[in-house]
Amino acid sequence: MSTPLAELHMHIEGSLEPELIFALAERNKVELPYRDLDDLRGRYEFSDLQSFLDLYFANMAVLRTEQDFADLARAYFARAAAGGVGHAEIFFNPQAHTARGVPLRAVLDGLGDAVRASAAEFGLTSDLIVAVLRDRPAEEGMAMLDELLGLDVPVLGIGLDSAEVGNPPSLFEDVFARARANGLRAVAHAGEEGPPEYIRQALDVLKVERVDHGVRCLEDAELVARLVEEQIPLTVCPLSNVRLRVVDTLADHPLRTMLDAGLLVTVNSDDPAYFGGYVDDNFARLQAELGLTAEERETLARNSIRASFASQERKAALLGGAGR
Ligand SMILES: Nc1ncnc2[nH]cnc12
Ligand SMILES: [Zn+2]
Repeated sequence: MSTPLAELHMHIEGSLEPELIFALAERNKVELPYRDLDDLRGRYEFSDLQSFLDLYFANMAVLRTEQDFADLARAYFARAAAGGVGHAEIFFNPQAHTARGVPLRAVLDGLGDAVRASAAEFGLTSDLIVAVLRDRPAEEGMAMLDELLGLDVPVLGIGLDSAEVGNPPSLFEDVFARARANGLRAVAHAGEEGPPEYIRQALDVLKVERVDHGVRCLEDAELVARLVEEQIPLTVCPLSNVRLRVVDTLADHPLRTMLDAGLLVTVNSDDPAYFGGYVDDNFARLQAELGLTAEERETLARNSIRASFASQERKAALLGGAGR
């Protein structure tokens, strides 16, 4: 049996499938601007990160109650477990919900329910990473963090996402310092569309332990050497990179170059409902289009467990193939 995967870079709102969008719209009496499922599916054609984010945020309008968030996360965990995921560290975007009047408590209680249920039902362990919207003011992110810390709910880490270019990590120095002082593990999206300098800032200013995406590090040999030396995990998302035009095709993806350079690379789905598949779909396509070998898949699986924030006991269980 192959080693289970740890999925370290996925946005739970990005697992909102078209069918669930319609079901939740009906349940919550939200009027959708789409004629039907095909009309919605026809819009999953992106020219860059922003064109995706526009649809991603618009579709969140159907997420209103604790139950909605529990249903959303449960569906992801069921699908991920079926695809070989044994552990997941998932992002959620509070600001995108509280701005629409959804209480932060409802988001966290719904996600928390699903986290507990999936451990019991699927043996899939998981943790939550609160993601700060980098295209919103840092003060708003700080206020959200304060509210979250006041709720005393189990959140593992802090991340930084949304439109990258023009919104450098350095803007969020104070938010990340406060989060780290309160015990949160730090990660940030950097080097997806943004330059290598943003990866340096994520490391030096935000003091992140992992970099989400990071593919543009390859433009800077000194940075690559540092990432290799420090064994900083990079949570790469191949299908996302193709769909958001970071790379032209999967055959052109630099994943193998990164592995061969000695970078600590992992493979993840990012927003599986939008980018053509879950993490096992990413591996299947990499095998078909990049010639990814079984040995490389095994390296990537072991990397994902090593790069996770799971306990040493949990890591040992996953590496031992026990899964539970
Ligand atoms: N790939 C991505 N990059 C930045 N922000 C995101 N939010 C959801 N997916 C994202
Ligand atoms: Zn992402």
